[in-house]
Amino acid sequence: MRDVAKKFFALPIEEKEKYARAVNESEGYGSDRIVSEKQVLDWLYRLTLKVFPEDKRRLNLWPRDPNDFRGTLDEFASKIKTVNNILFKAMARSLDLEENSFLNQFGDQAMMQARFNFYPPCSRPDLVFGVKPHTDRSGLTVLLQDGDVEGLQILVDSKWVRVPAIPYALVVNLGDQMQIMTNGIFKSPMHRVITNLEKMRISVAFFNEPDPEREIGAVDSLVDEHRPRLYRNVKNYGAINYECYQKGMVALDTVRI
Ligand SMILES: O=C(O)CCC(=O)C(=O)O
Ligand SMILES: [Fe+2]
Repeated sequence: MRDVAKKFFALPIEEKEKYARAVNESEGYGSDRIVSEKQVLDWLYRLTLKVFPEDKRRLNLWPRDPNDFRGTLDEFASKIKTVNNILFKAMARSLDLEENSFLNQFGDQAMMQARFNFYPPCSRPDLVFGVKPHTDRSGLTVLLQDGDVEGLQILVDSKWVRVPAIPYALVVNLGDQMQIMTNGIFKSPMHRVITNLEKMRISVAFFNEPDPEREIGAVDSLVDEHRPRLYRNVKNYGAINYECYQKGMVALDTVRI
């Protein structure tokens, strides 16, 4: 997977532009969609592709070059889906819930987006982030980091802690929608990516989200008089999270009761 990502980003600009993101869309190749005049751009290029539901794939945006890109993504994403389902069931059991409590909220039209991130070397790493501090919009993010260049940091007790690059490891990160569904028991951690003076970095993130048309909310048995409902039920939370991110707001605060 890393290999095809690297080959894609190494293509000439004209070739990558064939898959360019349209102005008001999030899928395709390019940099951030602009939603605010005050927006500070992240130091990266990304290719975003919807992988599931399968019938929503926009294959015209899936690179043909390298020629094993599509097959590799399809196979890797299917395996990630299997891992997700195991994790969702395990997380439900760990809270003494029926094992499909989260999966049912994701629905059979659950969405998975693959995001290929390419961070070029940056001459002023003190001035710009690869990705600004944020929490993920997803339920669960599975991240294949660069095999040797670090950059990801997580906020733990008000300190930024580096996430080591481990060649064959996947990083699993909970997103905001899981925090909503667990009524705040599982936390969606703040994280950021710093830039690097000399080295480029590549990562591939798989964002797993409930069907945006479905309303999600805290699992009933996680709400009681000791633990009142923290967040209102929401639909299409991904859009709320993106707008807030670009405006420097904390998305979960906007849906807090
Ligand atoms: O590149 C990384 O390691 C993480 C990227 C990330 O946090 C994101 O795309 O949401
Ligand atoms: Fe993230």
